[in-house]
Amino acid sequence: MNLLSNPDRPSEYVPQNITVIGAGAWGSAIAFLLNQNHHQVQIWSRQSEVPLSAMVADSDVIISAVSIKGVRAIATQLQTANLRPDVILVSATKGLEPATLATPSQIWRSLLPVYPLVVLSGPNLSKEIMAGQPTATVVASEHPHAAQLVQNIFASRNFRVYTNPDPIGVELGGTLKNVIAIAVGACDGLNLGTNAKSALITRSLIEIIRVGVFFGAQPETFWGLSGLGDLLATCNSSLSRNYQVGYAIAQGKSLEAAIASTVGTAEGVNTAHVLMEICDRAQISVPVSRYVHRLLRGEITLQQAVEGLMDRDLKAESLQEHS
Ligand SMILES: NC(=O)C1=CN([C@@H]2O[C@H](COP(=O)(O)OP(=O)(O)OC[C@H]3O[C@@H](n4cnc5c(N)ncnc54)[C@H](O)[C@@H]3O)[C@@H](O)[C@H]2O)C=CC1
Ligand SMILES: O=C(CO)COP(=O)(O)O
Repeated sequence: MNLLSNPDRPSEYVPQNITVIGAGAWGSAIAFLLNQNHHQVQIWSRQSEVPLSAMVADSDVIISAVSIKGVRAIATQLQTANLRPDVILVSATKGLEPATLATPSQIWRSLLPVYPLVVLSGPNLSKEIMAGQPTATVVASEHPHAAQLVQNIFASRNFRVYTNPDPIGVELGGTLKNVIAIAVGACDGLNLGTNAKSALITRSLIEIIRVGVFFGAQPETFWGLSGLGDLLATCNSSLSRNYQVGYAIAQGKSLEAAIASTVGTAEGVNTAHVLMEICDRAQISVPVSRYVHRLLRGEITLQQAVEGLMDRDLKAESLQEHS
C-alpha cells in the first residue's frame, strides 16, 4: 500500500522517526502500521539491549503500548532522557493504576507535563490489524496539531484515523470496556442469548458514561469509536483476551486458570478492582462492573451475578442513577 496515494494526506507530510515502547501484541501491531507507512520505526522493550534513553534521543514521536503496570516505570525513565523539545508522546495503554487510581494519560501528564500528549484508542483488535483488515481508531489530544500529526502518521487505506478533543473520554472508553468484555464473555460462555448480551452492552455503556463524566469527559465521546465502538468489538470477538477470561470462567475455570489460558494481558481484571475503588469513593452506580468485580474476587458465583443483575430494583432507563 502506498502512503502517498492517500488523498487525505497533507502535501507537507514527511516520514517520522518513531519509537514504539512495548513489543507485545499491541506494540507490534502499531509498529506494523507505521512500517507500512514507511516511517523510521524502532521498537523498545524490557529485553532491548539499548537503554530506552538512548533509543528515544532522535524520536519525533514516542508511542507507549505497554500494559498499565509498566507505564509509570517507562514515563519515569523518559523524564531523564534527552528528548527532542518538540517530541509528541502517544499513550496506547488501556488500564488504571492500582496505587494512584490514575489513567495512563494522567500518569504521563504528571511525569512529563511539557510535551503534547495524544491518546490512541478504538476498536483495535491487534490480530485483525496484523491481517490487514479494515480498522478505524481515534487519536485524542488537547493539542490539535499533535492529534493531527499522529492521525497523519498512522492513516492508511486499511487504518482510518479520527481526531478527537477529549483524551480522557477516549481513554476511559477503551479502558472500562475491558471489564464489560469479561461480563459479556461470561454471558456467551453460559449461552444466555442475544437479548442478554445486548442488554449487558447497552446498560454497561451507561455506567461507562457515568464514570467518564466523573473524570470530566464529554458524554458524547462514548457514543463514538473509543466507547461504543470498542465495546462492540471487544464484546463480540473471541480474539479479545478480556472476553476470553469471562468465557473461561463460565466454562468452570478459576480466575487463575482463565488468566493462565489467555495469551497476553487482560487488563479488565485489574481495571475492575481499581474501578470499584473509584466508584465506591465517588458513589457512582456501576452494577455490571460491580458484579464482575465480585465474581473475580470469588465473592459470588456467576449464577448469583446473573440473578443479582436481574433482581435489581426496577427503575427508569436513566443516566443519572446515583444509588
Ligand atoms: N492487543 C490489542 O489488541 C490491544 C491492546 N491494547 C492495550 O495495550 C496494552 C498492551 O497490550 P498487549 O500488547 O496486547 O499486551 P501484551 O501482554 O502482549 O504485552 C504487554 C507489553 O507490556 C510490556 N510491559 C509489561 N509490564 C512492563 C513493565 N513493568 N515495564 C515495561 N514494560 C512492561 C511487556 O513487556 C509487553 O511488551 C494494554 O493496556 C492493552 O489493553 C490496546 C488496543 C489493542
Ligand atoms: O482493546 C482491545 C481491542 O480494541 C483488545 O482487547 P483485549 O485486551 O480484550 O484483547
